[in-house]
Amino acid sequence: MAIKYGRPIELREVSRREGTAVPHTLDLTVRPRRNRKAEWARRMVRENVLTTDDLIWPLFLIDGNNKREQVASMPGVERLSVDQAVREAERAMKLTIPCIALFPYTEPSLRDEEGSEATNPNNLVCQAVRAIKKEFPEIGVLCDVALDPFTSHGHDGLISDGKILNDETVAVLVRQALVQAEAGCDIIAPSDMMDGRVAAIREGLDRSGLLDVQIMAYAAKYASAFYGPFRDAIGSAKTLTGDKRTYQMDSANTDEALREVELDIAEGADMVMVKPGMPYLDVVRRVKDTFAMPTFAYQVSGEYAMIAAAANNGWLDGERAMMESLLAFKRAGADGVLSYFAPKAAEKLRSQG
Ligand SMILES: NCc1[nH]cc(CCC(=O)O)c1CC(=O)O
Ligand SMILES: [Mg+2]
Repeated sequence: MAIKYGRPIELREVSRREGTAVPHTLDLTVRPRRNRKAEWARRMVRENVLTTDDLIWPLFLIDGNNKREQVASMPGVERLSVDQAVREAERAMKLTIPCIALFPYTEPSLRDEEGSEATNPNNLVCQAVRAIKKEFPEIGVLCDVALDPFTSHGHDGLISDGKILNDETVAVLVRQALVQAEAGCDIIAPSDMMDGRVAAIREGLDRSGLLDVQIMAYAAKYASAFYGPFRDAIGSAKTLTGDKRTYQMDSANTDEALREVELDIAEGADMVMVKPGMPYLDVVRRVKDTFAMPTFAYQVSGEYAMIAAAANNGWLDGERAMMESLLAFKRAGADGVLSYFAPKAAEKLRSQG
């Protein structure tokens, strides 16, 4: 008997035997609502679940001591001095969030055309990695590789005559990745979208004996308006000249995303990422189905800001919107999500038992 979506086709068009329907009821054999009639029944047929293991929590760093500074465009998100970041790492651990990601706000005086601070083994990111891994070696630490927090022009790479240089930038990114890995970073995450950077970083790590350091490639990263609040948080919003469309992807494309992901896997990526998240769930699904790799999505700053702002205005239930948005990533096939909601979502998940 031919079976399609759980019901024998032969039974489909058959209506009920004469006279079985109670008066004033529709003559329906199939009533999908039966499986939704109570919480226990909904739990029984639920296809996807979100757990704390699915969360990666991005933190913003700032120089100083005992300092926490609100990010205006991301209500509830703060820039943290290293000691405070260590406290948040502890909070992440207690919430069983497996991994945190670190992003620095670099003092303007330390920014230059070449982003030299990126390769300083004692920069803010490296200090934070050392401090966190010293106190909490059991939590995963991910570091972003790109020059934008360190360049005076806010671009992810070196510039000459208004052009972002690919190969010259890759050489600097390798050095940036190495100082981070040597500080104790567990996952190197290149977000720059230069061609060939994953292979170059893998080779650099291996040559230095850092064989176990993982690479999570921002493989399909789009030129997006949704990064606005992040650039505010790391202080590059005001200085960024032009846009990033010569290196980040065109939001009209998905075949191209598959080619980008394929290259990064071939170059040695252990995990791949799609970014932004919610507007690109179709890409997440295609990537997961095509490559069956550990696949992550970044629910970026603008996505966070939209939900947080609407919630603060009383326009939607912030907690429910948060959980629904995170579950959507699981439904699309993601193995995990980088999200500024991570601690709140983890608290919610743990309170549910
Ligand atoms: N290359 C840096 C980088 N790494 C992560 C984000 C955005 C994250 C977010 O918006 O939350 C960006 C911004 C950008 O590419 O301009
Ligand atoms: Mg690429």
